[in-house]
Amino acid sequence: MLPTINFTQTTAFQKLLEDKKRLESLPLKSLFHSDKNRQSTYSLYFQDILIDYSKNLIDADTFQHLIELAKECQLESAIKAQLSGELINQTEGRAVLHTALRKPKGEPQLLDGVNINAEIHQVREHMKEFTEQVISGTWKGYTQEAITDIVNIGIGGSDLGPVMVTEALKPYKTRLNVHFVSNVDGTHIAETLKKLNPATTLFLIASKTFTTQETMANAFTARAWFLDAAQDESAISKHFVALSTNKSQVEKFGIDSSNMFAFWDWVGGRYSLWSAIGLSISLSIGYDNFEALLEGAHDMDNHLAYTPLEKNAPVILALLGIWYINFWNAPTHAILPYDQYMHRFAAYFQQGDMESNGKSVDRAGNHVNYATGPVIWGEPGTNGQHAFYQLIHQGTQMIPADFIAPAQTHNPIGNHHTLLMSNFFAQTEALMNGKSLDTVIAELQKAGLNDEAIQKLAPFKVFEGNKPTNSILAKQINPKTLGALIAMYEHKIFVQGVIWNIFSYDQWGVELGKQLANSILPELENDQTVTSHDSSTNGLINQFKAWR
Ligand SMILES: O=P(O)(O)OC[C@H]1O[C@@H](O)[C@@H](O)[C@@H](O)[C@@H]1O
Repeated sequence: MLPTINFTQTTAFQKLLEDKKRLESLPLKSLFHSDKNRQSTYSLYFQDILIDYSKNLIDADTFQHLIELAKECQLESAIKAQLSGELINQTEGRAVLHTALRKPKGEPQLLDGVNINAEIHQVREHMKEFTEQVISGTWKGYTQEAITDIVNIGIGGSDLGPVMVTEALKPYKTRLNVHFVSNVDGTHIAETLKKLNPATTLFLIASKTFTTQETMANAFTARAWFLDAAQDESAISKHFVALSTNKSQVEKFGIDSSNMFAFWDWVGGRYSLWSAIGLSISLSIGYDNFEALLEGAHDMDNHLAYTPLEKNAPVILALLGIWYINFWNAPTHAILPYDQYMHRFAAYFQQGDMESNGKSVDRAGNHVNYATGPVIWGEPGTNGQHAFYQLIHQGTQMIPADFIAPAQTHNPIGNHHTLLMSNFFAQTEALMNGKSLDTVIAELQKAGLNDEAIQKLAPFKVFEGNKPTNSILAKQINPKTLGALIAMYEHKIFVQGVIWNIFSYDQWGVELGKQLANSILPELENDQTVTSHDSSTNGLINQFKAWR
């Protein structure tokens, strides 16, 4: 079981309140002036990834108190509880073992006293064989042609992870083209199918529950589109496979259980890219690269489990997040990859973080009196710089941000990567240092403006600075480093949930909308005027019916 401690009642919390007062009036850049070794003190290497957290509003005392906070909240025992397969997802009565999926063959993982490693590796073996057959062309469609295109139909955790990873690892692409359909909006599947030939297309129906409305609607549409061409139900077995925990629903849909890649209820949807849900990844980059992704994540799992908290990357990132959210009132957190391939990374962790820690009831069932998970957002640099960085630099909200970049590009064209990286380094420096009024005035004088003009313009050109950032510099984004990075963020989310005393692995908040949509659906299927809701909902429904 996870400890249930209110972190605002800890001794460390009180110390951190004092730290906040001290640091408020201490410019971040002055901390660099007074300590020439600041970067080496506040950074760490994880394999070929440098995590530099020195541009944060912390000093030695604050860092120490954040670690004390984690200890007072019994983080170490919580980490053990999760990794050892305790039923820490209490509201669903489940263990949380996505880490077990990343363990090598033979490394035991107990769940209820049973070693589940062999079962996990059986599915991985199945994924490997299947991937190899499809890529080599020995897996043939109903016209005996090889498969050219894969369509993953899934939503939420059964979509976002595979989309993000296949995009991030595009340099490793096999000959297969992988497409993703998630939205129930018919446009998504219509536009995807337009480009495809049923004879050479393979559908992966990815759904943990195999009951999700959007996924099932898209799956039936895909099935009808396929049968329209094939005219033979027996051809389905060569063109449809299921990635799911729900065998009976898979069979009901008409997919043979030999074409089913199983996973288990102890894999949360948003943590499932490591399971059979990752089949689209394996097909897209090859099984060996998929395995390297898992290996990278497994190394990060070991780092979480065996590294002292003071040197533990996900723990440190989590505590820094708590520092800004709970002591500096930062409501959001930006993830800014300077790598075009990682353009869905922030979107992926929107689900990862916000579905996990978007909670307002603690583990004892009481309403919390402190902020929990932040709004996660971001876009790749340098696009973001020309869009929303204005607000990060000069707006009124504090927006802590993670800058992520590879030292080596997969596309060494001219000086593009140097240009990109100059922006990566410049932004965090500018956010920290800002630009003082004196500097602005001096610049304007140099530009030849008169005193009156300088006085008028100067305030708008001042940058307060003191904006905290983490810089995560990887030697290269490859399957292994990406696996490690994803696992690092996953664990960060878990650590924050432990400190906030909330359940990070359920998602009851997505249910109400689903229920209501199900009750509204029949009302949309006839032409009668609707009166069963409030006047706004009735009015909107009735206008929709009149216009459709
Ligand atoms: O994989 P399935 O079961 O289709 O669920 C897809 C998604 O559904 C949502 O409502 C959430 O519960 C997500 O966590 C989940 O990833």
